[in-house]
Amino acid sequence: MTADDDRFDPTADATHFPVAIEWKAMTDDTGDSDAGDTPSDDTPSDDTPSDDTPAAAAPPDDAPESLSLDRFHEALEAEERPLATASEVARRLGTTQSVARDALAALVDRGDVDRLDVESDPVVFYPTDWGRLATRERVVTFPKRREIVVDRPTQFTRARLSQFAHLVDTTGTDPGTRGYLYRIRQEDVWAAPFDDADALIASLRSVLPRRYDHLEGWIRDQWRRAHRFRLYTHQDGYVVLRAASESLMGNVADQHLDTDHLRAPISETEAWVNEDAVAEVKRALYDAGYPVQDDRDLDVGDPVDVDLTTDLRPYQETWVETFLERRSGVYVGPPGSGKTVAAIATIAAVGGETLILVPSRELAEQWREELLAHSTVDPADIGLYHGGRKEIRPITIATYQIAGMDRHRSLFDSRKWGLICFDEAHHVTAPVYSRTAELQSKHRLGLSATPVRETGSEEEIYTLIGQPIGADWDELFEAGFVQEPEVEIRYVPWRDELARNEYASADGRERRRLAAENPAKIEEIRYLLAAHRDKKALVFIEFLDQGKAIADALGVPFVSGETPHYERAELFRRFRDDGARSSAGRDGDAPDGLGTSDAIDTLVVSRVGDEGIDLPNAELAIVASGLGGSRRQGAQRAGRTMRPTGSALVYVLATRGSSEEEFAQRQMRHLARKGVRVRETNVAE
Ligand SMILES: Nc1ncnc2c1ncn2[C@@H]1O[C@H](COP(=O)(O)OP(=O)(O)OP(=O)(O)O)[C@@H](O)[C@H]1O
Repeated sequence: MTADDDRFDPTADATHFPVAIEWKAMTDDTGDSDAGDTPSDDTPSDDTPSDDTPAAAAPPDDAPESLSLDRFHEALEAEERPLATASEVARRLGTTQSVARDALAALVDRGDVDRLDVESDPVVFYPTDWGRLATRERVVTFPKRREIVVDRPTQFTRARLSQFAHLVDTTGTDPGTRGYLYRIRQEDVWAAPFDDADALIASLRSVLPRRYDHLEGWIRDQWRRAHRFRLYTHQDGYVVLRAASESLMGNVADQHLDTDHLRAPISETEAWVNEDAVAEVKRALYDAGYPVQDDRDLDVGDPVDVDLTTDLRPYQETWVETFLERRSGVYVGPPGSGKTVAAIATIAAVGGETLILVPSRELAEQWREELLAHSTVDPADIGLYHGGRKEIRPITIATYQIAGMDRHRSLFDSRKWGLICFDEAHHVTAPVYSRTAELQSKHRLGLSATPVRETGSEEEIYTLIGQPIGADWDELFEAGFVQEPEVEIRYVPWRDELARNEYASADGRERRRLAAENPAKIEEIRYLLAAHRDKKALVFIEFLDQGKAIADALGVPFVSGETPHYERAELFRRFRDDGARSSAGRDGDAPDGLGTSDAIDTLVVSRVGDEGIDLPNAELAIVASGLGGSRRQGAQRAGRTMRPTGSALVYVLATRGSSEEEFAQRQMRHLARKGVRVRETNVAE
């Protein structure tokens, strides 16, 4: 095994040995993969005796049941390693790989041995006790894959790693034994917050057990790439692209850019950029693997005099500082982690005219209230631009819908916006994107709890708005800033044979609807609400008929796209009201669900309720349907209860034996990767 071999290398450092985890759902950083996708040790390799070798024909006495823990220990001793693959055990015991694998599986079942399943590498096995005895953090590096697995990482290690690597997955539910998988992608290096490559490498070395020359070389190379092109404003006001060398200008820039982008060469390494094409220049070079440093003088418009009145939390301070250094970026954090407050701090720090774009009118109103609550802004300086209101002020809040309309183009030109803030940044619409040429000369701030877009345009968000700036979700949960939800998937049986048969003979969308509307779910919801009588609850649904049926059965209000805005706002207000608890609705004793008190405890909500509505006191979320939806939706629904108050619980109802089972698992895996605890329960028939 060479220093840079990609296999698990426990000999690298005596303190860094086996990782007590099994990467069931280990996958790439965006996709979902099923446990079944994980390559097993069936993967043929050169040193793996094949089952059709002569030895396979006559298995020796070491049949599966006869492999004792002692014999496994002997095999490890012979290997001089604390862990071994099935083929290594087979070789030491003189048996075939498949016999050894079965025997090891039996030991795993007995709890004597653990296994680590590492993508394309062979599964390794090691005695369970070794994992239990060791409590120290262990870091294992797979330098060629640029992956780092950390078992029981300290806060220090996680903070360091999050600067230049990307958390792909966590496993295990107990924070004390949880394993973390990080991957270093080129964009992580490009966006790493260091002054130079040496500082980045020093940070890397402080975490890894030893030096990895190949990995360090690759990081330096990536770092160099991200510092080869620079945009700046010439003293005469025009924009210049400067390449680090003549050949880069000749080979890279000239190949990827044309006269629409570059007006004329200024020197062998500099060119005059068409200001309308700045966004395209940045995109083209980014795609070519050369992200551009943007050091242009930015417009800030008229000064806006606003002070923050709330003390930022340390991680929020870091977000804002990083943003001010980079002048663009997306705050990525779980719902309720304080992105809006950090954005208000950013508005105050930039001190220029600000345009805030939001997905809905409700959010526009909410933003206004948050601005007033957390800053000294003069109410007269806040304009709302949506529906019938067209106020343009030093701080203007507009919806994406309006901002994307041609006839409202002037919104972008009407003031010299210094800062454009994209709330729920994954919502940025194509027409708004097409205006990015104008937006490129501004500070650009995105906010997102779920940067994953099903369309895969995550890249687009980051290129056009800016690189992600974010905290490790686990850190936020652990520090107590955001309540960690307990997510439980509850598999609900069909109510009767009839329902099951109907599902079996339906197809397409009808099938999905039947699974979603499984009537047995209503009883389950009733049960869950009764079990958590003291909690404010949101019940999410996808199909309107189901929403109505549940709302009727429970006697609670239903908020859907059909609910008029004023009524919606009023219901949300009453849900937020923490005054006297209404007992109405849950037991069906008040048909309108509103009872005599003004407060509401339970709301059934369709997609309109999914996003960004601030219901900080929601303590219980029941996702009754919507499981064909996106991962983003899953995260947002869980997110509604990830608030700093109350104990948050999320129940996801999936009809057993339907495609919902799979969807539920997929969505929840996404959350699990973010460090959220997930549990599964079968509801009795
Ligand atoms: N520094 C802070 N000090 C005190 N409270 C804070 C701070 N930052 C945020 N909060 C409070 O935490 C709650 C959530 O904050 P905020 O609305 O900024 O989160 P968010 O990440 O924008 O949520 P969402 O993604 O749902 O929009 C709010 O009630 C807010 O007032």
